Amino acid sequence: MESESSGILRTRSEQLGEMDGGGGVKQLKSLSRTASAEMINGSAQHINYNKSSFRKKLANISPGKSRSSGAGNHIRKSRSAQLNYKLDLEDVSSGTALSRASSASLGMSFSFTGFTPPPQDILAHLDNFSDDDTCAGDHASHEADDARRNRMIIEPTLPLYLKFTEVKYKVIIKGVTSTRDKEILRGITGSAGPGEVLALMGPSGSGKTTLLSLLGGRISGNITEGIITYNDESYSKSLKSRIGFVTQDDVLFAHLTVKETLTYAALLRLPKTMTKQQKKDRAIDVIYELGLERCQDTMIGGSFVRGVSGGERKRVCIGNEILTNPSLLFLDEPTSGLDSTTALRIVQILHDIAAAGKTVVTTIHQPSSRIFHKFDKLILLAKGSLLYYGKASEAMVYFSSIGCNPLISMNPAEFLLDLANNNMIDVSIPSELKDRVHMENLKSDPRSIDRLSSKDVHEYLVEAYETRVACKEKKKLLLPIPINEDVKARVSSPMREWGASWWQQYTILFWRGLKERRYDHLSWMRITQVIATAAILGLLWWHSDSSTPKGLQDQVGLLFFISVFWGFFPVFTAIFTFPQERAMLSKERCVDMYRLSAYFMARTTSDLPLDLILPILFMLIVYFMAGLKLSPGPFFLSLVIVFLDIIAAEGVGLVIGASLMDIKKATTLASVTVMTFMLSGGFFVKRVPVFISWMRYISFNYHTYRLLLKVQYGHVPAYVNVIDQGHGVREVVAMIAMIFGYRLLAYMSLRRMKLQAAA
Ligand SMILES: Nc1ncnc2c1ncn2[C@@H]1O[C@H](COP(=O)(O)OP(=O)(O)OP(=O)(O)O)[C@@H](O)[C@H]1O
Repeated sequence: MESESSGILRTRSEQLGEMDGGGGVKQLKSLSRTASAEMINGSAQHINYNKSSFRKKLANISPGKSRSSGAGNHIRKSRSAQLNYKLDLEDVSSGTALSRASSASLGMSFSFTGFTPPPQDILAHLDNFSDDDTCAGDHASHEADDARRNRMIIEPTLPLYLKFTEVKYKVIIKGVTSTRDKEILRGITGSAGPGEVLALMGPSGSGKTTLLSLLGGRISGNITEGIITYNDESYSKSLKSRIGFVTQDDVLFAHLTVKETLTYAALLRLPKTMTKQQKKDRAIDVIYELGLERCQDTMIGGSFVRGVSGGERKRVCIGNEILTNPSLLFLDEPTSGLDSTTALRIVQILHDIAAAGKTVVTTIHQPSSRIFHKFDKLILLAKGSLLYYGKASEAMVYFSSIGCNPLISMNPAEFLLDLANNNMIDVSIPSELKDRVHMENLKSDPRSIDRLSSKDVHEYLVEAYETRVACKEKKKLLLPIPINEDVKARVSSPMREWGASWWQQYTILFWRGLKERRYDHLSWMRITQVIATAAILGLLWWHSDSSTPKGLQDQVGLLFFISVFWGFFPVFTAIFTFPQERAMLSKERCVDMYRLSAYFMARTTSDLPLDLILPILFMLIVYFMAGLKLSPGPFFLSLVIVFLDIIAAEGVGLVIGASLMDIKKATTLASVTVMTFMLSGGFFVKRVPVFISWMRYISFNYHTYRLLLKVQYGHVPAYVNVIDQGHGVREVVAMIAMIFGYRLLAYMSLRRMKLQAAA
């Protein structure tokens, strides 16, 4: 096979030589060396510095130069980059990728198995990247866009070779009475190198996501066997910055625009050596690279907010990961839920990313035949077992060699998935399998002599792979990877660097939080709710008179209600904070985007400015309508007390949310807590029993209520029947202690949760 691939290589190189008058190959080789040097020295600035000259050189030698401009140009250039990079690998015998590079550059495709993708057709489809982009724009702006797009696609990267041998994975399932092991992966072997797209295919539940997560270093714990190496080294934390992982669920902020999403990610993730402007430029480059320029100012959207389309969402997720120019990119179902044309665009993007020297591994459900042809390598899984690993273009040849052929014309992916599902309808049944089933049934059940069970088919396919291919593939993995020790050391350098300082992380996250939640806080619903409550209270307590016992009793009731109202609300808002952001937090922390402390501080303070607007509105209405002490001092003091109440109450909500990380449980616990705080506050029950009276010291209600009384009447009235001591300093100190104490507890809970997740 190796000689075959090098034969193809030579042929393609010769063709190139002919096209370019013979000098082209030499030129390409010298260029590829330049690329290699850039790749090895590839700091961000260095890459930027070399980009334009690199592009010019590519433009001069691009075999597709004579074609028309526009998106085709974009594809062509990326292919040139691919060719350039791949030829560098010629010396080191990376057959598949190299062959693809040269063939793609020449507008050709493999036809090992007789199906040839129609490149012009694909180019036509890719002419416009945006999902809704149907009208032709003016040529000049298209060329400018293309130039931006190409910036990243040719950016070299440090090469990362992924190899995995006999990967097994079991989970322990704990039942009521017993525990049992469940085997999810049963010895999977494969590899992927720079320039290659490896697709993991298989029916639902076959173990694709599990394998992808193991390869991406996202699963620890349970029972894992086998060897996974990255440039022949095992996984280390330093690889985090070299690996991009696009999860199946698009975890994005609904209220941020595409541009904001990518810009914040760039500011947080890109190295400190880059300036703020360079980081922002990189985000814009990615936007153009992924064809998102037309929707860059559109909100991402979510369940309740209309936003970008599904394809655009996926591209934003990919953009988030390619921002850092990772060497290895994992994607879980990047095309699920998309129409075939949009799915093809996404896969074309992956193809182009690989073409820039990155290693791409993706799971895929049901690819169209055109998508299938975009993959270099394929792993076909069924029930956790390997049915095929090898070149995607040779899969059909392999299955034909074991007697499985489609009886009608079929999309190869559909055929392979049918086999993985043990569905032999419209598939030829191998004679070996027939004979085996015949013999077995003859012994056990002569009535169903020729009936094939799905178990028979599965066993046959697994065994066929094991006996015919597995050994050969495992031997191939023993070959050393074609990069020198210096590059290896650079890839696995143990240095872990944050993209921004703690303070920068805090400010970026603060503004991001503020932008994301601006609509939640100042929604008309909330404003109406607060104004309506304030107006009702004002009318009920209209010009209340505290000079009579009855009037005083009424007013005290109002003050208690204010303390409860502004305690209750923030608790129930704050409990959602961390459970709702859990997915985002783990996603971003997985790639070391920021420190947990910076996130926590930003998350808990970014809500404050908006949280404090509504109480001002509330107090302005209630205070004067109810006829509370009419002077600026008491009014502003009451306002400050309400602020303290809100901030302390939020702390309680944060602790409950962070410690339970489950909204249902948190809501239940919060209602019990708030109710207990309220009842022990001294308004309803004057003589609180000793066993529960200690609660008031940790109750924000109790302290707020007392402070409001003192501000209004200068003391706690005898009527209220609580021991009155001091001028409220104790209460203020208690509130401040609660504000910090509850937050510290919340932070510790969050840390613990993270440790648990990592364990
Ligand atoms: N932690 C776990 N505990 C129990 N079962 C698990 C666990 N993780 C995975 N599984 C099971 O392992 C099998 C493979 O899961 P996996 O998510 O990898 O499949 P998949 O091929 O990605 O499926 P899909 O295409 O539907 O996403 C499934 O049957 C799943 O239920």
